[in-house]
Amino acid sequence: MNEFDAVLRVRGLRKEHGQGQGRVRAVDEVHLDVPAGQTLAVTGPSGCGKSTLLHLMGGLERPTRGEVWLAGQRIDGLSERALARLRRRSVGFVFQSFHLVEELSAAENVELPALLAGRSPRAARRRAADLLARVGLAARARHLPWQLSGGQRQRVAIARALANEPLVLLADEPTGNLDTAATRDVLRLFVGLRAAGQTVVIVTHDERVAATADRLVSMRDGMFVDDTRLAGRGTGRLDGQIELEG
Ligand SMILES: Nc1ncnc2c1ncn2[C@@H]1O[C@H](COP(=O)(O)OP(=O)(O)OP(=O)(O)O)[C@@H](O)[C@H]1O
Repeated sequence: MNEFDAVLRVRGLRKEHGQGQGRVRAVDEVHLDVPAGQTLAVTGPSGCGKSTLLHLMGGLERPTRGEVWLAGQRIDGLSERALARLRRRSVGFVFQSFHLVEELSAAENVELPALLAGRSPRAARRRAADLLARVGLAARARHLPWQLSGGQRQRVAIARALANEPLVLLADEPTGNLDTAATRDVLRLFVGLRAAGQTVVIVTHDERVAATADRLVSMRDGMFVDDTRLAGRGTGRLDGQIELEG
């Protein structure tokens, strides 16, 4: 396999935070290949380095050592400007706390990445309307984030993350702030994304989320301690309720 076979490839990745006595090795010699279309779940105890790994993979942080490749391009040495461009165009981020722009409607939040990537307002509007329909929120397009439930906000955030058809969707505890019903709605979307061939990496403590993945890696002290292929590929119940398709 060469670097073009994996959408995401990580080699000998290390990240140290802080200086001197306070120095912490958050990620320690991690190797990973995420093939196109795979949903990978990353679990492990608090502080084991999951979020740091996700940030390194999406170009939000730079490694202390090692390599990150995205679709055959080595990204860890890119300039700030090139990294920002790559994050805008090729990576979709979903965060536990949604990170929506509070002054903008659901539709405007979803339009934003396409506008920032230089697409026309008309194309951005069309794409946002399509994505909001696909996450089941067409009727909420004009609502502001505070007028939406947590689950609806996260579905807007997922639609926003998909706006530029990212090579990879990186989700950090996407259900961490959600109740059971909202978690189910968001999980349904991830199951649908997997069915649609989207490459996804999800950091999660939630077993229900991990069970929707193709593969589960567990981390401890910055390292992978377990790597499991999930034969079940999610539950039949969720598979029957796919909202996002092809
Ligand atoms: N910016 C930073 N400066 C200093 N230390 C940091 C920084 N970010 C993370 N760390 C430390 O690096 C280690 C890994 O943190 P990280 O947030 O990646 O873990 P995590 O597994 O995602 O944790 P959680 O599940 O609690 O979110 C922890 O010891 C954390 O305190």
